[in-house]
Amino acid sequence: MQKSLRVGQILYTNVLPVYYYFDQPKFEDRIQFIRQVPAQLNQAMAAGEIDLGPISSFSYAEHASQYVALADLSVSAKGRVGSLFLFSKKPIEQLNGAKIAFTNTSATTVNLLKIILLKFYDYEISYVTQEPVLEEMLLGADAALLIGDDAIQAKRNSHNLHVYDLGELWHQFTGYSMTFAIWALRKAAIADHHDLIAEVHASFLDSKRKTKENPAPLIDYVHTHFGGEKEEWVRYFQGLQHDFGDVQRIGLEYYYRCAAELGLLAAPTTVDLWQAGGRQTKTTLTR
Ligand SMILES: C=C(O[C@@H]1C=C(C(=O)O)C=C[C@H]1O)C(=O)O
Repeated sequence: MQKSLRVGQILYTNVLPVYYYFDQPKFEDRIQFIRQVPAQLNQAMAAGEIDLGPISSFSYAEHASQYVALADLSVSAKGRVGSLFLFSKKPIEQLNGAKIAFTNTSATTVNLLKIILLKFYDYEISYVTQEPVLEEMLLGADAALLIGDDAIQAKRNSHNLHVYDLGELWHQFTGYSMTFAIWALRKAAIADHHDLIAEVHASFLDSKRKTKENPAPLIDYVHTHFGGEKEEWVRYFQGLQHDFGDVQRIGLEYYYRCAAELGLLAAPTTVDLWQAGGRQTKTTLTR
């Protein structure tokens, strides 16, 4: 029997529109979910332990020769995101020379913050990477960067701190959208699972479409399970985009160029979308 397809899921609410109506029973034992924070999914995908799923867009670039991306899926925003915050003891204008604590769950956003502080503010900084616990991070640092639900929760008790939304800073400096995660597919998994990948992709797109048409059930679900104000969740999901069109691609590829310029990436890259039908072509050729 063919091995099941190993599919990742980011353990944050930001991806829920793509998973909420995912048709799990339809796939039964044909797929296996691996649920983790982005940094661990990045690692597992690079090690060949996951075949497809959302990873940090930065990590996609690091391993671009081994991956393609599923069309029209991402975690993106043009401007404010609401779950990527720099929590700082001082205003950002005073952070030159500062020590910053980075969450160990992220790849895209830590490098985005480096781009903003090094390239746009022309600062020098030092940093440490830590577990995402704000109070502990701030014990030995001037500012701390959190992402995902850790950032959402920390924001609720951050009254004495200066709080900056990374999507908003990026948009202010560049005018671009930013894409934090894309759905990577390991090229090595395509031959064995072509039709199943196409079905899984379609089910993700279907879930995205349904939550967009009627976000209320998802909003109720996250409000019940994650607390906070309902209005905040409505605003959060309105601000996030899960598409990957020209607007998202242009912003992301500019980010890749900035990262390469600073030596954070070996080279700038583009995102190659998976074209379903590849296997049929191969079969025809080998006959
Ligand atoms: C919008 C977000 O995007 C995320 C940020 C990521 C990163 O920094 O590497 C990876 C995946 C996304 O979950 C978020 O976590 O709040």
